[in-house]
Amino acid sequence: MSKLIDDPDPGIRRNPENSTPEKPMKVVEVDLGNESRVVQISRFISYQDSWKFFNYLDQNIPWTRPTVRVFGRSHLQPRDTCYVASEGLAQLVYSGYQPHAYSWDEFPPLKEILDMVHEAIPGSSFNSLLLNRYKGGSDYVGWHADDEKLYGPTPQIASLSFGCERDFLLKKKPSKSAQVKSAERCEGERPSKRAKKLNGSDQHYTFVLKHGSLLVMSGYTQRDWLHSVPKRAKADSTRINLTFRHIV
Ligand SMILES: O=C(O)CCC(=O)C(=O)O
Ligand SMILES: [Fe+2]
Repeated sequence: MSKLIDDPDPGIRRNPENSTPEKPMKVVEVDLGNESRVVQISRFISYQDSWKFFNYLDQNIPWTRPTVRVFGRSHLQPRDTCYVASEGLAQLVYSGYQPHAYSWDEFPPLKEILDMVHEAIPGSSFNSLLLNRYKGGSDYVGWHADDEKLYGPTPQIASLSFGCERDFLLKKKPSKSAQVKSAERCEGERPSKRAKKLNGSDQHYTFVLKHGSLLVMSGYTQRDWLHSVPKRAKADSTRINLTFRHIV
């Protein structure tokens, strides 16, 4: 079951310019256990500014929809993407795809957003950004962890959302020992039931990614948890997502 603590995280600084009395920021912190944490800030960027950024990004980012390889099979990535990174960093490669790294200087509003994110998260120093554009409810990102070695053992990832609201799901990775124990327990059971028990983890959370909201994953979230933005038939407009990362 979800444990939501509606208690502002003292480690996250509010931006006074955006905290209007009508629409204050709301901070929700979820302690996932074992030093994994998620913090969500609703209305991190005001409604109007968020639409300005949305329109800028929709029109000015050189979006591509690459072919990627997942489980040995090539397919079109089910969302548009772009990558921005500081110079001299290790190259990002995921699902057999190496995105071209654009410079921050080419997109001044991204630098503006980066400054706001740095100000909100004390001690953060993001140097790369993966952008996603979901053109409707059939665009998605499947279960994964951003656990590439270049992010180090405890990456902090700050994810900003603009446009259409989508669900963000988190589920615990089954631990190796749990898989072995579970396999022993399931011996003799029907294959369908067995598969469900082996793959399934009963720990999961759902966050609604609202226009202008910031979600920060920290600690061991990438090592111990998987996340996804699943297809949603009712999501009928575009969503743009920025995920800020630090390459060590
Ligand atoms: O769109 C999102 O909110 C998540 C994107 C994501 O998980 C990723 O780019 O790694
Ligand atoms: Fe991710």
